[in-house]
Amino acid sequence: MKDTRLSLAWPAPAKLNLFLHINNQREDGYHELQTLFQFIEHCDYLDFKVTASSQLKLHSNISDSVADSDNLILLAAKSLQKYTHCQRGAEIWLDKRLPMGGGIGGGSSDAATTLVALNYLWDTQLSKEQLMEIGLELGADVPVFINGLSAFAEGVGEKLITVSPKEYWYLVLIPNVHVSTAEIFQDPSLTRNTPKLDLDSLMNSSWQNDCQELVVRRQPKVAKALDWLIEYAPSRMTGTGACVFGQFEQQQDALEVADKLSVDMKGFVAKGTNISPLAMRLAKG
Ligand SMILES: C[C@@](CO)(OP(=O)(O)O)[C@H](O)COP(=O)(O)OP(=O)(O)OC[C@H]1O[C@@H](n2ccc(N)nc2=O)[C@H](O)[C@@H]1O
Ligand SMILES: Nc1ncnc2c1ncn2[C@@H]1O[C@H](COP(=O)(O)OP(=O)(O)O)[C@@H](O)[C@H]1O
Repeated sequence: MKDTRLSLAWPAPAKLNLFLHINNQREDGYHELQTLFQFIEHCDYLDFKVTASSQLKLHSNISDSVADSDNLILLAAKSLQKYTHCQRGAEIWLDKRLPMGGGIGGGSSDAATTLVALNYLWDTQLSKEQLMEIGLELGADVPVFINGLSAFAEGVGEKLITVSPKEYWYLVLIPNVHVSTAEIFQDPSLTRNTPKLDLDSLMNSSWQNDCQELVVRRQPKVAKALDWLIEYAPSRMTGTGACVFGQFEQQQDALEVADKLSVDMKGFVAKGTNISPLAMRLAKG
């Protein structure tokens, strides 16, 4: 074990799906997709205190909306204990800053940060690949957050190829509506037959999100946010929504548009980054 004192400020960054193509539905109901993940410098933060007993305790500012039994942080910590037979426990503090259910992956990212941080703090010495395997059982997006590098993903999101798309500044809008990933994937009218393309062709084509049309139809608030943003910058939805993002060359340009937001629309400006803030934190120890 590394240390029993507090280990502070482990970041759990958000991601954007710069494109999201749905290619097929498998017999088990899951969808095969091709997507491009890039991290943004906008994060939840987790603090950890390793304890001698195997108990896990979470203090979070979302306990009203997510029960402990469903919280991916505790599920991740339990999976690591089970996989490694580790006898240690932890007290964990979550400072939730990322909007939930917005398609920016906050829950998956919290799970990934928990696995990476506790593997370090408990000294359980799993490889990144082993952590990614455990992470995949918690959610399709967890492995990319553990890997910590922008990636082109295939399969259900678990086959990763590292890529380095341009690191734009983004204005991300948060329509005040929760979009359920499962509901979008269950909708019969979802476009699920986009042809699979090779990586080179994808990187050089125009980028789209196959869930966007459906979500815009179902959720007027998403439609309104996108209609507004697209007047200022190339804009798309991330994941299965509800967040939409516009891309800008300069921070200042993004901030100027953010200043024009009406009071009923929340948003934030963040830089795209191909190396996750989590990977940088781990390197610091
Ligand atoms: C499609 C993406 C793109 O990033 O959407 P967002 O969740 O980020 O919006 C993700 O891969 C989502 O990953 P994640 O949110 O972890 O999904 P999971 O918890 O694994 O699955 C939620 C539900 O979505 C459906 N699902 C998910 C992934 C997938 N490739 N095919 C599916 O059909 C399944 O019905 C599943 O029960
Ligand atoms: N630590 C967590 N942070 C956020 N959501 C969590 C967490 N643990 C479990 N969840 C559940 O996961 C759902 C999806 O969360 P989130 O990852 O924020 O959305 P998305 O995948 O759309 O970006 C939430 O509505 C919540 O019920």
